[in-house]
Amino acid sequence: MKSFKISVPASSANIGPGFDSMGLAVNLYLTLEVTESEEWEFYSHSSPSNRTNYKEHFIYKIAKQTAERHHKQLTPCKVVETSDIPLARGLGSSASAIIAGIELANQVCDLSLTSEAKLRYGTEIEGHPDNIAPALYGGLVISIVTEDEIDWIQMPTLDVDVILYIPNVELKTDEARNVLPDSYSRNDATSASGISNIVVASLLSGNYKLAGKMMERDIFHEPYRANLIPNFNKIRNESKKYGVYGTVISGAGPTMLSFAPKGSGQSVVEQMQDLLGNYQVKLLEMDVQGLTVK
Ligand SMILES: Nc1ncnc2c1ncn2[C@@H]1O[C@H](COP(=O)(O)OP(=O)(O)O)[C@@H](O)[C@H]1O
Ligand SMILES: N[C@@H](CCOP(=O)(O)O)C(=O)O
Repeated sequence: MKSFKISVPASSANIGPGFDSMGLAVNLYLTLEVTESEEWEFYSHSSPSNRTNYKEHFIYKIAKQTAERHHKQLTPCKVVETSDIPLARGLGSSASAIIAGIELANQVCDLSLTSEAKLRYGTEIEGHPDNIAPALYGGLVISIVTEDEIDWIQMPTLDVDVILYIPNVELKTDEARNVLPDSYSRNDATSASGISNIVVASLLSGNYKLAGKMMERDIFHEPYRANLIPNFNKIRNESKKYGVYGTVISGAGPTMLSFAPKGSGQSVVEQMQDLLGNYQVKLLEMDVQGLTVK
């Protein structure tokens, strides 16, 4: 086995009304450096100086499960994990870890998985494809599972600055899904899908002002989650004063995301960081590569 390095970007799902179907890859990365070894060694970013119990590690478990699907066993290796994706903040850390685990098995066991197979395995584990697809393909991806098939489409690169407001508290995705209704009235469903359609069409046509307005009109999840998100109204209202197009919950939260006119992002970051002392306010780039193996 040769040495290799797996890199997977973070992702911000939903972009407002694209609930469970839209996600944007951003330039924060989980990496695994993998080398041959006589026995398993797993060093994790959460305890960089310590060897972790690899059998209990989420990424190892995903890799093992993937290998077993193909009736193979993982051969031992040394894995050094590093990551700048914060956990449980709405930046798709679990999806990135799942894709990393699938790719680890793919490389170690020579599974020759297609990207469609990785998307399918990842989506089965995560439950929805909106983080998995951009983590795999990069960019802004719309994806949906219907009749046991996953269809996806990558949007053209957006000409916007992307700002993230990352608080120092966690919110588990499961918890933020538990507050959502089981069903929606026909009226709400019609409005919510119409709003989502306008967001996609306006992003495609470069009408970012309209996109930002409609991103903030989500009916599927934001009204139910707003109370779980620290400073939801403050971030949305104050960022607007600095000219952003629109601000939404990133994934299930508690991070929020703004799209801003290209070139204006740094000044928005500086002003908003002053207001949000204990947050990390970041200007990020869209990642366009997705999963890479070198
Ligand atoms: N690199 C990782 N290593 C181990 N576990 C991880 C890793 N990334 C994510 N996880 C698991 O996923 C959980 C976060 O997933 P989730 O609640 O869906 O939030 P998010 O995906 O928005 O970060 C973590 O608490 C942890 O259990
Ligand atoms: N569509 C999902 C996305 C969850 O993303 P995460 O980054 O919070 O895991 C949802 O909104 O529940």
